[in-house]
Amino acid sequence: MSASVHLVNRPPPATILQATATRSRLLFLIETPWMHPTIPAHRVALLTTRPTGTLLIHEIYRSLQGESSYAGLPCVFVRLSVCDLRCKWCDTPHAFGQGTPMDPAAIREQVLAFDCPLVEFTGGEPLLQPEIHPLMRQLLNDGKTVLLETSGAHDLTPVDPRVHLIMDLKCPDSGEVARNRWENLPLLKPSDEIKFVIASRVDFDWMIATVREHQLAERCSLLASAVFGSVTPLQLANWLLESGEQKIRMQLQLHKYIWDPQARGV
Ligand SMILES: Nc1nc2[nH]cc(C(=O)O)c2c(=O)[nH]1
Ligand code: SF4
Ligand SMILES: [Mg+2]
Repeated sequence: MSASVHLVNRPPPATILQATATRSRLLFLIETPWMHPTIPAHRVALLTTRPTGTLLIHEIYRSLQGESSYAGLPCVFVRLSVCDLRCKWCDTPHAFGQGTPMDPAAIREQVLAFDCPLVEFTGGEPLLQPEIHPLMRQLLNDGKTVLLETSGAHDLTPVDPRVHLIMDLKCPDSGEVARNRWENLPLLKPSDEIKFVIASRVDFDWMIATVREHQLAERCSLLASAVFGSVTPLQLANWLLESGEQKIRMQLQLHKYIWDPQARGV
């Protein structure tokens, strides 16, 4: 935890007094997802500027879902600002430093106005903002199918079990393999999905070894995606066929083929 983050999030003295009973109670009161000891404070500082109760939103739009087992279906995307990771191949760095604080009620209203059964929360890293949990619950209660894209570096325990998780396991060439939170694996449901983004043959071999070591094929669905412009679809397809693995589904990011690969808001 860096000093600056600690200062910004320090609770008022009265809160500290109430919390002296046990250490765990104190942690419960003050811990927020961005207070993880390994998170560089400057990457998440923007979150501390938003008014209490609001979510920092980068964009809300409707498009075709480009990934996962829902690929091809109309979907409303709610992209939350800020990420604590810096994957070398990240395709949404524009979400790191820009965002508009929005009340959850306003986000819900905007989402419902699209009248679309499928909603995806993505980012950035959505789990850095705990206010997302009641909002996801409300949309589930509204009858929406809610998907959550997360880096896998944050605890999945608070996520409503009705949410369909699409969790990354970061491969070595992302530069963020050390942030994989392996304790999340037992929290995944059979209906959830683990995504590997493959930037090289090294990443591919790491994926195969990880799938085997953790018996991931028995846990949930598995997706392998090529970093656009680094590994060709043909290379990934050949590697998968040669590997003998039967349960890893190759996916192409549909939106990068339909629209300009650099386009935003699609
Ligand atoms: N069309 C479309 N589908 C997507 N699926 C996951 C996305 C993401 O950015 O997380 C995404 C995205 O940005 N666009
Ligand atoms: S976790 Fe996602 S948003 Fe964050 S740096 Fe990696 S790819 Fe980008
Ligand atoms: Mg994207």
